[in-house]
Amino acid sequence: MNPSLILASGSPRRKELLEQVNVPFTVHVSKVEEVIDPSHTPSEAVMSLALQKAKDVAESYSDALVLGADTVVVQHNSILGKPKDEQQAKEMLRMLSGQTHQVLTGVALVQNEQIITFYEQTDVTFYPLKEEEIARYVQSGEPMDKAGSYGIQGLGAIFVKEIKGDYFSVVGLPLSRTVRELEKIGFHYTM
Ligand SMILES: Cc1cn([C@H]2C[C@H](O)[C@@H](COP(=O)(O)OP(=O)(O)OP(=O)(O)O)O2)c(=O)[nH]c1=O
Repeated sequence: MNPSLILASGSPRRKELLEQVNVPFTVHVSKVEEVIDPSHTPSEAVMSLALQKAKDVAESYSDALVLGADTVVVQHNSILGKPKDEQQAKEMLRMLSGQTHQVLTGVALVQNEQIITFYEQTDVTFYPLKEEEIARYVQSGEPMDKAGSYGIQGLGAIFVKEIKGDYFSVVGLPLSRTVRELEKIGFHYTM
């Protein structure tokens, strides 16, 4: 029998993605404060944050399989998380304008003592953005809960010139890889 799967995330996107492919799960949002260890590389940072979220929730459920995830944008060696305010959202979008950045999503699967972590990296290239376009986009409110201050699945789609890698990882969860990793540890998936 499958263990019950718990998504340790408040991200509506991660929930929608698992629902899209009929993975059965429930949600328990972790209360971990997201602090990036400055000694970590971006891939270490996303896997570590994903693991902290999963472990936090796993403490309340023995035997369940808990999935945590974390997404960041990397540009010119800086890690961009969610913007603190509109000003910072504008600054991030100016940094991304006309350039290629990386989106990394780390995933952690925790069941009792068993832990698996992995990440996916996607390259995203933006068209040059006009200041006025940035201002209007920030005004829409869409950037405020998203790493790098944009949502590829929303209005932010019009900024994107090219993408190399998993689209779903940019949205918050590398879906096909996640299902494969779940199967490897004995979670049987039926479409
Ligand atoms: C780049 C990008 C990010 N995002 C989102 C995915 C994540 O929800 C968010 C990054 O924040 P995260 O800290 O990874 O996740 P979260 O705070 O939304 O949820 P939780 O910590 O409870 O799991 O940015 C998009 O929705 N679209 C995009 O194009």
